[in-house]
Amino acid sequence: MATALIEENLRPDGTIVHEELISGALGITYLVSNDEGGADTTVSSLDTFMIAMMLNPVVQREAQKSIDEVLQGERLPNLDDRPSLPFLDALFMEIQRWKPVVPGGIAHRSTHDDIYEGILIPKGTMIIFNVMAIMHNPDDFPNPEIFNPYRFLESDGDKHTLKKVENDPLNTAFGYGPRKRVYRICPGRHFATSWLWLEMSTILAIFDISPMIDAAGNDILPDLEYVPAVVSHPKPFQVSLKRRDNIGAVLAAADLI
Ligand code: HEM
Repeated sequence: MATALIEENLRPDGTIVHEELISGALGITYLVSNDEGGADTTVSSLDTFMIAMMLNPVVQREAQKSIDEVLQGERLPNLDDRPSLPFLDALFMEIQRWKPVVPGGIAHRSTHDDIYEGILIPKGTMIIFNVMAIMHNPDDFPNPEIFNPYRFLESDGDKHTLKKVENDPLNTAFGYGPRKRVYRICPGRHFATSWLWLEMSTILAIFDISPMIDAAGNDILPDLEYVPAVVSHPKPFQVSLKRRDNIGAVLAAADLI
């Protein structure tokens, strides 16, 4: 990001157009993507993915089945496969909805007087949108505590297409973007979505995800109470990743084993 911004704004005399803006953008990107001692937004989402998969083996098998159908045991997934794998997008949407990474949103300040449903919001008011309440509103998402990616899919047998939903959880997860005079939205959303999509699909292609087993033979299940913070994340948990039987040749061909 730094290289691209500097190269695009470099003058022939070696000075940089918008240098202050560029260093501000780089600074805030560094802070946002490395906050909370490394427990950052994408890591929190990946943790939620692991937890959701170990608690929902049927969903996991369905996701693996759709990946296997596209890849035919010949290669690992890449971003060109995304349109062919709507189940993975639904999984991503449900991860952001079920355990939102920024559950209390990011505070904003109104820049002018506004009227909302008859109530005056004076200029300068701090506004905090309750992401968790929006994502767990049972009118929009029935049984909101249940992890259920099918809520975002039209399914005909095992053929899935993404459903058009009124309240797309990704709009809430990443901020609401351009609205009249408001232009705040996560600038990392496309990067985060692509990165997480690739991580999720690759992990599912290679591994079976399940709970660890204790000495008495019981599943060691994760605590679903997340650590409350601006960027929320689960408490440390254990997970078992077992290489799937059918993937050895693909990994060997990719020089990964
Ligand atoms: C699942 C992953 C992520 C989620 C859920 C997320 C969510 C958010 C939210 C809700 C905001 C506040 C938007 C607002 O002002 O209302 C935000 C801001 C921001 N995000 Fe993300 N984010 C994620 C990943 C990333 C990544 C990977 C980067 C950088 C590579 C990033 C960079 C930023 C920056 C720089 C801001 C501040 C923008 C500003 O103040 O105008 N985010 N993010």
